[in-house]
Order: sequence, then structure tokens, then C-alpha cells
Amino acid sequence: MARPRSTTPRDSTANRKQKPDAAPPRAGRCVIAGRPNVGKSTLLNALLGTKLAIVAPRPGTTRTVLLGVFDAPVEGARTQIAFLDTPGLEAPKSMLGRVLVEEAQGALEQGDVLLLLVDAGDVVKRRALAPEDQRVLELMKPLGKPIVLALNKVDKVKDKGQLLPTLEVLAKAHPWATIVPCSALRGSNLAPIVKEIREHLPEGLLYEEDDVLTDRPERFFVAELVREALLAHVRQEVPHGVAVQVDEWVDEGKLLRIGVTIIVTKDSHKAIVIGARGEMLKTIGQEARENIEAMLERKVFLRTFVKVVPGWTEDPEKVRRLTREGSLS
Ligand SMILES: Nc1nc2c(ncn2[C@@H]2O[C@H](COP(=O)(O)OP(=O)(O)OP(=O)(O)O)[C@@H](O)[C@H]2O)c(=O)[nH]1
Repeated sequence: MARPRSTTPRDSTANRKQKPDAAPPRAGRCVIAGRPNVGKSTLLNALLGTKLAIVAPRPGTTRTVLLGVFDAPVEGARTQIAFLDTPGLEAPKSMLGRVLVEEAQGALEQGDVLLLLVDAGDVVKRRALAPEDQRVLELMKPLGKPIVLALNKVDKVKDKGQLLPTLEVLAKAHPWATIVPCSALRGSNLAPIVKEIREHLPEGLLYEEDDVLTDRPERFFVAELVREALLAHVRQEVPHGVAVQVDEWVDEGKLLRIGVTIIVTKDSHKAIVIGARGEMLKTIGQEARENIEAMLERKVFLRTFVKVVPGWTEDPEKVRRLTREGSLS
């Protein structure tokens, strides 16, 4: 998918043509990894200046490795960074969890640089990495790649005086490329991250074109926007077993007709997603449609079905189909 020009602030300001005296272009891959809910997808979106990944205030939102291409000058020199946003790394509780961990671990090997994202408030409180963060670091270490440690959600740290001593302790834990406190939500202090990543990338370009944003088709993002709307409204344990499949895509010129099936694991979950008199499904569909229309910049008719597929989160074949191909068929 190409970069949506109207929604990318960087597009309006960045001049991708280098100045004659600028350093040569550099390009490579950076994998964003960390335990669930630390803000990896929010950081990807902030770095790209556009919303690519869905975000939710609950662990386990990201279901697949997502490519997002940063292509802009860093200190005047063109820099292409293929960021890979990964599912949160944690001890898996289901087959779905195992596949997500496999995906994230596999992605680590693809990075020229690894970015370990942790929760600033949590490490400040402990004056150390949490055991869950440490486990991610242990997966990264044997790969021998430069690791940037980013302490996210620094906006939530009340006692900012505790930050410096924490950074000093963390600096001794590993020979990091750098340690950066930042806020992905506010977009603050992200420039030092990009600058450091650039230092470790080889000269050259990954993509000749200057508007590559991702390698996923529009249908993938449509399914994700439906899942995001659902995550925003449905509580309890339902979201863990939800997948969205796009099964109708008819371009009628003025209107794009899309049909999606929301897959859940139990009848009781189906009832929650539909809600009393269908109110919940209506809310989800309406919110998803508005976001899809904004993304595609066209009028959309969205039809939503809900289907029970018992035990799909424990069936390796179904998990792979739904998380990687986005469809059971
Ligand atoms: N206060 C604050 N909240 C943030 C920040 N970055 C992310 N969040 C919030 O943290 C929650 C989780 O964000 P995500 O980006 O979905 O986290 P993730 O690490 O991709 O989550 P998983 O997909 O579960 O691994 C959301 O509610 C975000 O709004 C930040 O810098 N400050």
C-alpha cells in the first residue's frame, strides 16, 4: 500500500530530495519488540506520522508482524527504515499466543537494529527492567545486533527526578546502542531514536520508489479497523478469541461494498458482540465504517456478520490462516 498522502504530516513537510552536501542515503530494518501493551504499535504510528497499526488499551492487540516504512531525511540525509511492529512477547497462554510469539521471535532475526520498548513508569519503579522485559532482551542478545532501549509512556512518570538514576542503572545492564525515554502517544523524543537507528544502517536504499508505506493490502487494514472498533467497545474475555475475515469486496464505482465476518469462539461471545437488539454490532460497524472511509478516502457500505468457530484459537491451522492470511477459506 502506498503512503496515504493526505494523512501523513511528514509528507507535507519533508523534502525527500537530498541536499547536495548531505550524507548518502541509508536504509535497513528495525524490529520493534517488547512485552504486550508497552506501546509498540503506537510508536510505529508515531514514527511514520500516520496511523497504520491498530491500538487498544489491552495486551495482545497486534496479531501479526506489520511493516511500516519510514522514508524521510534525518539531519538532511535520506533515511529509509523498514520498521517491523511485532506481537507482544510473553509466555503464551494458547496456540494463538504461541503462533504470535513465534512470529515476533522470527522477526527479530530480520532486523539490522532491534528496538526494545519498555514501560518507563514500570522500570522507574523497579530501577531495573521487569523480568518480562529481560526475557525479551535475552532473546535479542544472541543475535548480536545493536539494541536501542526506548522507555515509553514517559508522560505518565510523575517523579521525573527518578528518570536519570534509572537510566544510569539500565545503562549497566547491557551495552545498548542508546537509551531514550520517549512518549509514543505524544510523539515526544522520537528523533533521537531515528537518528540512532540510522547510524547502524548500511548505505543505500531498500525501495527505489519514495512512497512505499507497507506491504499489506487494503483488505488487511479493513479487517484490522473492524477488530479495533470491536476492541474499543467489547470488554470481558471476548477480544482474545476474535478474528475478522473480509469476504466481500465489490467496487461499484461510487461505493465500495465490503462484507466482513467477525469470528468468535463461543455462542455467548456472539451474543455479546451482537448486543441487545443488535446495538453493539451496529456501534462497531458504524465506527469501523467511518475509519475505513477515512483510510480509503471513499464511500463504503460495510456489512458485518458474526460467526462462531469453536476452538479456533487452539487449532494451529486455523490460527495461521486467520492471523497470516486473514481468512479461513
Ligand atoms: N500514556 C501513554 N500511553 C501510551 C503511550 N504509548 C502507548 N500508549 C497506550 O498504551 C496502550 C497500548 O498501546 P499499543 O500501541 O497497542 O501497545 P502494543 O505494545 O502494540 O500492544 P500489543 O499489541 O498488545 O503488544 C494504548 O492504550 C496506547 O494508547 C505513551 O507514550 N503514553
